[in-house]
Amino acid sequence: MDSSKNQQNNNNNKSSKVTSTTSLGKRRSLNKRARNRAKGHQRREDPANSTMSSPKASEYGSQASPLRQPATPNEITKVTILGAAGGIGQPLALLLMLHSEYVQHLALYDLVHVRGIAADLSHVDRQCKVTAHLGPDELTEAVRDAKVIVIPAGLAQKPGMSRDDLFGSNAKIMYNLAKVCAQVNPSAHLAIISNPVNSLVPLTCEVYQRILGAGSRKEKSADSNSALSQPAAPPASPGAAAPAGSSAQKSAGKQQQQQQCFHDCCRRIFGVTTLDVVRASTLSAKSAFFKPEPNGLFKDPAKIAIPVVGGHAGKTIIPLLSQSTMKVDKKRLIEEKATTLTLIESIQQAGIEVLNAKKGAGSATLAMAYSACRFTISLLRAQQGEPNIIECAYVRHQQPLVSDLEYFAAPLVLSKDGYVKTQGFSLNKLLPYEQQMIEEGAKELRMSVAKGEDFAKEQLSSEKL
Ligand SMILES: NC(=O)C1=CN([C@@H]2O[C@H](COP(=O)(O)OP(=O)(O)OC[C@H]3O[C@@H](n4cnc5c(N)ncnc54)[C@H](O)[C@@H]3O)[C@@H](O)[C@H]2O)C=CC1
Ligand SMILES: O=C([O-])CC(=O)C(=O)O
Repeated sequence: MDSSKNQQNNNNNKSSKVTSTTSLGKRRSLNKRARNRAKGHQRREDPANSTMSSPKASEYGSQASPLRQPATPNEITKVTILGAAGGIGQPLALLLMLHSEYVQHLALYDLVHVRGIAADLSHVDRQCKVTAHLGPDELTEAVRDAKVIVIPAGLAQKPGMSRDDLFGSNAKIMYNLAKVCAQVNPSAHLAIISNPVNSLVPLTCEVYQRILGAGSRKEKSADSNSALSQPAAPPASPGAAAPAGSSAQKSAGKQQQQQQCFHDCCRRIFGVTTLDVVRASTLSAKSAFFKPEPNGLFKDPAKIAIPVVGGHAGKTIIPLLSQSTMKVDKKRLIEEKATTLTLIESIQQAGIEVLNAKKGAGSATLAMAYSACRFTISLLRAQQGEPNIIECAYVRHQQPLVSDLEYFAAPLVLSKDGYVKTQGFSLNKLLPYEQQMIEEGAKELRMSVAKGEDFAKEQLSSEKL
């Protein structure tokens, strides 16, 4: 391992529990940039390479940008956005395109407008192919071979609505999308943005379980492109190996194998809660808990990583201020309870604040697109084998972290096969009021989970799947 990689790993180990996107492209490609710079330098000194008519690369503003990196020569990484024409989908597509060192094919799927958006985006000077996929007939092609599928499809809140009020319309949308994703490309990582996240992730896991759990039945009729005939991933645990012996042993082994297969699918299904993490950093940086800089500006939020656990709605959004990477005086968090609670509430209510300020013209889209881009790039970096990539997300856990709750947002270590484990979350390390918030949030989460699972089970049964 070269020294800059070592340095990078050291930094990762020491620093934030949650990654920061500002340094994404920069860190990964320091060496490549140095090499490119060296090549550029050689070229300038070589008179054979200088022509009067063609301007130097550095004369173009965008080419001088440190974000601009060439695509990797051997492989194309495809990312698909389902709901790409919406308030989140459009800026997200643009941000992902700016990360063409990670994304070389952007597939945009929606029921409307998507061809025009793709045409527009395809003129951005990045080495990234953009394809448009309009309507259900083009959904299979959109999701096929994608490494990450990001889903902001569905209705957004209007003032006065709760996220749960969106369930009626968005559950059906998510169900139909999840079925196709599970059938066509179950090994892709799924990043679910659509609300209510707390119910739509369990709904999706249920769909995956049924469709992939019934793999042997379905395989026969599946087309050759269906990943049902190409299992998502080899079983990750030794327990998944088929045991020899009696028929009881065999059936127990099969059950264990199915459970492992289910977990392996769910490890790739993420409810995106990055916006809560981003808001927690930013609103805390502006709060009384951190002194402003000498120039009067608030602290750099990128240096304050605060895990946000639970879920993505009201009281289930639980920022753990005591676990901030930038030291907070824990005594102050307890003694100045009113300031602490005001800060926590402002993080929980940040979505409503935006909703009301937009006066019916939509909910959070720009900060969400930024957050989804950060999360997607983290997934891709982990898929490429980069270690120590940690993000908070709402996922299903094989062993519940909190009482009997299988679904819970927590900081996760990401890998090429989905998340591997939680990182640094331990109930008994938390302040008493944080533990109490988790208990209260858990009650709401239980209901949201049941709602999503029940919906999926009913639909799947009615379709005899
Ligand atoms: N997880 C989070 O932190 C956040 C989640 N959200 C949620 O994200 C979702 C999207 O928000 P916006 O982009 O602002 O909404 P939007 O209404 O602007 O866009 C939604 C897009 O989804 C498309 N769509 C609807 N049905 C579809 C289907 N069956 N297949 C494909 N596309 C379909 C629409 O045509 C539209 O282009 C909402 O549910 C919102 O509540 C919003 C902000 C934060
Ligand atoms: O409230 C909404 O619909 C959007 C949302 O989830 C957020 O801004 O956190």
